[in-house]
Amino acid sequence: GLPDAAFWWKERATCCKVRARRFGSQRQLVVVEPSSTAGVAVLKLKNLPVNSFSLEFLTELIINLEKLENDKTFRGIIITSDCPKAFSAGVDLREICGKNPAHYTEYWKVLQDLWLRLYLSNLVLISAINGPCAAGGCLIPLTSDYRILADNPKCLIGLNETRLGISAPFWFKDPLVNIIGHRASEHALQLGLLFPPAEALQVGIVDKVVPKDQVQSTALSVMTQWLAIPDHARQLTKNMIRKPTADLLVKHRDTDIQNFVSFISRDSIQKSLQMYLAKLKQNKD
Ligand SMILES: CCCCC/C=C/C(=O)SCCNC(=O)CCNC(=O)[C@H](O)C(C)(C)COP(=O)(O)OP(=O)(O)OC[C@H]1O[C@@H](n2cnc3c(N)ncnc32)[C@H](O)[C@@H]1OP(=O)(O)O
Repeated sequence: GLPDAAFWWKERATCCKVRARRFGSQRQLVVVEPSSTAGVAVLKLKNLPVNSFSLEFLTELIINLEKLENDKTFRGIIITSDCPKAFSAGVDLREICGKNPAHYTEYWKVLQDLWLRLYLSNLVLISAINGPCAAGGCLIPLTSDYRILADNPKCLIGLNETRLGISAPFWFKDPLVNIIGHRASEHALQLGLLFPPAEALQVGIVDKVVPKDQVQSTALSVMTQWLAIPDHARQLTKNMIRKPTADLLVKHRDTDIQNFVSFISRDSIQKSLQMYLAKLKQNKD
């Protein structure tokens, strides 16, 4: 059967704390502030320049989410970026290029942890997407309850993995299918589409598009609507809807790690990721 959720979280939390001690960074990569609305925290992603998912950043993010989840004064979180260039550039390519299988294993496990922490959160999660959001970066919006995107042509959003010569894992694909449907996902995933705001709204990958300076205030007013519902009823409903999707990862996470490590270790895959990273460095503004 599936591992008992409480036991599992306790074990993973200990791992995160050990890892956090290992990094011992002075930089604060995640900033949590109370909002003007009671019970609502604003969590700001601050891994400059583009909030790419380094192992250290993921660890800090999970620890902060866990603290909020366990703090009964909070009922909702608005997740946004404190980096002017991006909401998130997704997986930090330096974590999955030129490292060893043990590193890839650890990295993937932590990324899965983040997904589970977000997808099964009892809190209301609203993504206030105030910058570009690519591939793994969409993990946060796609596991949120509501997504608001800034109306700016630079704010592209989507799972563009195929453009890097890789494939999004099933647990990125499943929430996308749940949100935008099967046909639109087939199209978006195979072509690695990054949607500009109007198209993102039309396909349904975001729920609202507003001017950039209104993203935060809109997130707060949407949050107020969600918090008008009694927590227990909303949580039971959220769990009922999401559990089948979450169970697939809980059940298959070891196989998923093995598949990832063998795929990412291939020379051809390493080459295409290195080329993509080099191209990113050339195409600077
Ligand atoms: C089975 C395998 C499954 C694996 C699943 C993987 C999922 C992923 O998430 S793969 C990553 C996909 N991400 C992207 O395609 C986004 C790449 N980044 C961008 O498109 C842009 O950086 C931007 C739109 C987010 C911001 O553009 P701009 O303002 O022009 O800033 P720069 O491009 O100059 O970026 C600044 C700096 O950051 C480095 N960088 C950007 N993204 C990443 C990244 N994902 N990993 C590592 N480093 C990244 C970029 O190279 C620049 O570095 P410097 O040249 O050293 O300043």
